[in-house]
Amino acid sequence: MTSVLEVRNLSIAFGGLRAVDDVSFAAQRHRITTVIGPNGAGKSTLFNLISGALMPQAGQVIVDGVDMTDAAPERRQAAGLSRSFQITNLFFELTVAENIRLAAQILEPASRRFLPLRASTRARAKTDEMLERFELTHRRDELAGHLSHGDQRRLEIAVCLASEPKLLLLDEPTQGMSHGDTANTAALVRSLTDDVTVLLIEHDIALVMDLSDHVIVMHQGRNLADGTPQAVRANPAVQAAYFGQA
Ligand SMILES: Nc1ncnc2c1ncn2[C@@H]1O[C@H](COP(=O)(O)OP(=O)(O)OP(=O)(O)O)[C@@H](O)[C@H]1O
Repeated sequence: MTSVLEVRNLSIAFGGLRAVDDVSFAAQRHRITTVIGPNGAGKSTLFNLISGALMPQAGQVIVDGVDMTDAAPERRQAAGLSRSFQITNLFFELTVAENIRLAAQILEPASRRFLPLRASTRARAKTDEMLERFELTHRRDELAGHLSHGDQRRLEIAVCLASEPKLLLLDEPTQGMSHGDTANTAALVRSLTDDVTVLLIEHDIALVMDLSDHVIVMHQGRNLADGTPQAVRANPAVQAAYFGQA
């Protein structure tokens, strides 16, 4: 099994607070790796370090074998990394299809990227594929801002996938969703591993246990435990630090 992401001894402190403290792990290709931990454990900061929104004070971020530690977010994207945010990150005043097509435009050869829409054949085909796969075809001409919360979160994942990334970082994709929407999103995330490697932050423990191949437990900036859902759940240190509070 090969890893698409390798994080080695990653650290960042804000003042005296070690938000991410010597964290190492690998995300295996076509698997779902989930980062869990109490509020303030350092999960979002870890995602910021991986996506390039923050630069680490120590350690390395390797994407598909290439050291991306010093790379800007755009270079990481070009290397196949895509990220969704805890707070919905769509163009609300554009339609559902337009949101996807903007992301898919990167699939066009550079010489065609700024040609009129009708010439963007790959981007248009990818948009139709994503709309169908995410069951949004009937909403394609609606403004993204008019969708339900659940549909917006789904559209956000479709936007992330439209650029055909290797590694998808999803920050709480089910946050604020109804029970039904959560179950649908879980099924969707599971289906994504045919195409991509998924790194997830998720608070819903039942979902984490059901969905993940590999779980990383963060606590006070450190990697407290790392393993299969079953192994992590049985770990006494994890039970004391995390499940005891759940
Ligand atoms: N830019 C920043 N400046 C100062 N402190 C920060 C900054 N970003 C995060 N922190 C602090 O770092 C710690 C880790 O925060 P982080 O948001 O990564 O935790 P988290 O595990 O994602 O929490 P949550 O589950 O609540 O989203 C927290 O104590 C937070 O207050």
